[in-house]
Amino acid sequence: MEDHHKKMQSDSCDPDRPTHPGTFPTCEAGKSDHQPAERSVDFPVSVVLPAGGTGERTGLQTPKQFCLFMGRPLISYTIQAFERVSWIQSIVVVVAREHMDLMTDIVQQFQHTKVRVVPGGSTRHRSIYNGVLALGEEGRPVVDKLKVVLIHDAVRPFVEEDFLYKIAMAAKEQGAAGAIRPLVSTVIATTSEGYLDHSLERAKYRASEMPQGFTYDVIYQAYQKCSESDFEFGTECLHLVLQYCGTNAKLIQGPPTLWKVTYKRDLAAAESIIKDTLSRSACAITGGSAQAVTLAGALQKAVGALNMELAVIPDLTGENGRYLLKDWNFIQVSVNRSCLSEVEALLTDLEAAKQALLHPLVVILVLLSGSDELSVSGRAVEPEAIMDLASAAKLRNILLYGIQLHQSKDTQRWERSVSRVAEITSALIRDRSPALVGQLLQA
Ligand SMILES: Nc1ccn([C@@H]2O[C@H](COP(=O)(O)OP(=O)(O)OP(=O)(O)O)[C@@H](O)[C@H]2O)c(=O)n1
Ligand SMILES: O=C(CO)[C@H](O)[C@H](O)COP(=O)(O)O
Repeated sequence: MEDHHKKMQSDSCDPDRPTHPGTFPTCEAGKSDHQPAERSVDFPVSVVLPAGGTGERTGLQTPKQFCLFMGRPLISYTIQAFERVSWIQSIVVVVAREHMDLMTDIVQQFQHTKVRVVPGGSTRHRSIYNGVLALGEEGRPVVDKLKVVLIHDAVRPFVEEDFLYKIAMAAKEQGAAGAIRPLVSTVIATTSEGYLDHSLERAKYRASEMPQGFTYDVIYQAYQKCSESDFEFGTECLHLVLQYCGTNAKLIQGPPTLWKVTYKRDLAAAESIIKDTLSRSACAITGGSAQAVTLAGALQKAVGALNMELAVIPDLTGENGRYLLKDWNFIQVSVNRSCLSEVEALLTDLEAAKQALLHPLVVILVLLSGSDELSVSGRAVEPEAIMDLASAAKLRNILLYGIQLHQSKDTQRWERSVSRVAEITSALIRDRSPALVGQLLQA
């Protein structure tokens, strides 16, 4: 759960980190438009997400798939990673019977559209099998309709379209495919007395990860034929299709971010990655004033050095409306004028775009003042006015912060101020601290 997490520092330019659950970064400021290449898949692809476990190893009461990250359960991030892939048709989420209502509420609240929820079983294999059976019930002949099934643990939210594509294509061709990673530690066998029996040559072995893909028939047959012992103790779908269908899975090395949230520390790491990925890009709205454009340009450079992409636009009309539909953060740059009405308009636009339903959005008002006093249509801006606006926005899951800086003719002083604005901006966007909402910080 949120309050169980400790914040972790993270490298913001690690090529193995996703830009968002579902996509991967370019690490070049200004180029991460989060648009995976268009893929063409000419066969139906469905997904089973087993989410019926209890998460015992986290030591928490709440199963890890339902733990909240910025107000949104982990399972919703995983679903989104699949739902945003245009060539994936349907997703079956398998949960314990007692969590069916909770899961249905999550689907509704976070507006998932491709999802069906079905009850799970007492082991992971039983849950997956229920999901596979549910796909088979979807109507028309199975072989035509459900050519490839992707199976992915609900607690591995950082999967990208590129990799799903590779697995789906290989599954179609080979009947089965799965993600692998190099082993981190050497695997050893122990004697019953707790001594070393033998050790495996690490270079020859790989860790089996998720996602895995199968043609429907292959995974269905494997589950039809496997034993009670497989259902009870088995941990590997690829093994079942080899043993019961003679299908040798194609193995594809995946990125390290495919790792499975298993322990409590993994929840903190997942939260850190999610925050990191939501903090990569911001959009500065200038209103077109020359001073605001100059400041936004200087900010663009300064935040670029902090690995954040900053798009500078005059307003959100026309084509620019697309910024409202993605995971952008917003900076309203205002110069000595009716800045609060500009922010109010921005908040209204954001509310209409409904992005704040998914996670808290950040809006930062950057006030450039030429004199000692800020003014709105000639009157000083009251910090209380920003606080009131921020309190109302917070109820709509929008976090509004203010930063004030003074115009200076002294170049060095000016550059120092701009770079402080960049640092504060980056920290506010990264941390999304509720405690600082409505504050007018000085740069
Ligand atoms: N009866 C089960 C057991 C597990 N899973 C799912 O299988 C995935 C991977 O399993 P694991 O990490 O072992 O999850 P848990 O069983 O919940 O964890 P633990 O073993 O710590 O209890 C998870 O998404 C989990 O919800 C499932 O659908 N049904
Ligand atoms: O990697 C996997 C399959 O290859 C599974 O995620 C893994 O087997 C799940 O197992 P467990 O429930 O023991 O964590």
